[in-house]
Parts: sequence; C-alpha cells; structure tokens
Amino acid sequence: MVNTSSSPSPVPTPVSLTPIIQVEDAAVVLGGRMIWQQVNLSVQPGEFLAILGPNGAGKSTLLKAMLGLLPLAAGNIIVLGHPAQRGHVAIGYVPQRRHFEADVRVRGRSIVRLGLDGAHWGLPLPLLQRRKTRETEACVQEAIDRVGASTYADRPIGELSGGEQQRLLIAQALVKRPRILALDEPLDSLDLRNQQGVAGVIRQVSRETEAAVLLVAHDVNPILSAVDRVVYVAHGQIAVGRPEEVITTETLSRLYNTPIEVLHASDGRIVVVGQPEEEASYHAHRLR
Ligand SMILES: Nc1ncnc2c1ncn2[C@@H]1O[C@H](COP(=O)(O)OP(=O)(O)OP(=O)(O)O)[C@@H](O)[C@H]1O
Repeated sequence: MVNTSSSPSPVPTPVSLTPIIQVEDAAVVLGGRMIWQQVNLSVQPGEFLAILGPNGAGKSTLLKAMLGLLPLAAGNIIVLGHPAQRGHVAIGYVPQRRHFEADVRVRGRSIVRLGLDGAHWGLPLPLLQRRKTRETEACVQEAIDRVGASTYADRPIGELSGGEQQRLLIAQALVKRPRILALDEPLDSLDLRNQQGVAGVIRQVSRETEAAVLLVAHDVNPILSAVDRVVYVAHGQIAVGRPEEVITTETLSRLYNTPIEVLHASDGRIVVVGQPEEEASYHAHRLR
C-alpha cells in the first residue's frame, strides 16, 4: 500500500494533531470476496479527502465502513475516539444516487429540516410532526445559506435541477453541524460547472466549520483544486496522498500491479490511461 506517512514529501499537517478518523489495518469482505485489506488512513478535522477509483473498487464500501455501516473482517476504524458506529450524531451523510422525481411536492426547506428530525440517514420518511422553534429554523436557514440555496429552498424539490437538489441534500447533512461530512458521489450526473460549484461549496463549509469531508467521486478533475488529499482505491488496496503524489504513472502502476499511464492535458485535466476493469482484475479472486 502506498501511504504518504512514509513518503519523502509529507502532507502538511493540519492545525489539530488528533485524527477525527483513524483506520488501522482494516479489511472488508462482502459476499465471500475481499474488497480491500490492510487499509491505513488518518483523517484530520477540516481535511477534504476525495475517495477515487474505478467502478466496483470499494469506494462506497470504504465510506460505509467508516460510518459503521459495514463490519470489518480485520483491523479497526476509530471515529471521534470510538469504534465506528452506525448513525453517529456528529456525521452528516449523503448516500449514493438520491434524487427526487418531478412530482415530489415537498419543499426544499422541509427536506433540509429532515436532517434535524432523525430521518437523515436514508431516504426521507413521511414528515414527522415537530415544533418549529426559532432555533430549529435558524439551523435550517444556516445550512441553506451555506450551500447557497436560499433562492430556491421554498420551491418543491421535484421541480429543482439535479445540482439544486444536491445542494439541498448537502444542506440536510449539514443541518446538525456535523464534524464529519460523508458524501457518496454527490457530483454524479451534474454538469462540469455544477460539479465545480458543489465542490467549492463543500470546500468552503469544511474550512468554515472544520468538518472533515469524505467525498466519493469518479473523476478527480472537477474537485482537483478543492481537495487536500485523495484516497485511491484499486485492486484491493489504497494509495493516500496529495493528488500530484497519488495520481501518477508510478503510484497507480504499483497499486494496480500493471502499467498505467497518467497524462496531463494542456487545460490541467488529469487523464488515467490503461486502468483495468476492477471486477476482472481483482475481485475475480474469490476467498476460499
Ligand atoms: N452487500 C454486498 N454483498 C456482496 N458484494 C457487495 C455488496 N456490496 C458491494 N459489493 C461488491 O463490493 C464491490 C465494491 O463495491 P462498492 O460499491 O464499494 O464499489 P465502488 O467503488 O463504490 O463502485 P462504483 O463506483 O461503481 O459505485 C463491488 O464489486 C460490489 O459488487
């Protein structure tokens, strides 16, 4: 495994030295297959980490393991000083592929408020009866303002664009002022401008609130200027470090154990060439 803790050019250490998440020699097995193993990772408050890798590599699995949603086959994951635990109140989570159909009439503001009502892990449940205290509404408004959604927060969510819905879902995850923000492919299906916009919002939130961000993405390019470090998941292992340290021909070839070429386009984009199919290259090795 490549890990910058032993790299000659270490990642600048954020102000706090106490990790908010510590992953130690962790492994996950699903359906009799080793998804990844010997994973070591330390996340500091205020850090923005992108979890990258090909389809099926185990990115969502890594996020879910850190959220205590999946059991480990080996190792430990410590979150805020305790073993990773499902439903931690200090974690805001936006699961993969959530969107609202056009006929959903619930206002965006109500979707954000659900983050305070205990229905924030999973699809919104029928609206719970609750008292609209001034404090509650102030928290909801603060989260809406943070993601820049105040102009459309009172419209039915089903009428909003994918990018607008995504901002409101992030606001829902933010409403309890979490210390960790876990976002599974929040940029999926957005155009480039919206990807960069949402990434910028997340970056700003993390700077202002010191929340650690774990963001699963397929493409590093829209978030390149926002992230501190990347966690590249491939071939059952991870590589961790700054994008320019990890997304290199040398590191990715070592990770995949096959020649990979990393090209830099004239517009600054990074292109990874020769990435093997994850299913064929690693997961074909079933555990006995
Ligand atoms: N509950 C499960 N039981 C068995 N296998 C599973 C289960 N959940 C996920 N997997 C498998 O684990 C592997 C990793 O899945 P995961 O969703 O973490 O990948 P990913 O990198 O997030 O992929 P994608 O980019 O396609 O979302 C995949 O091969 C998937 O089929």
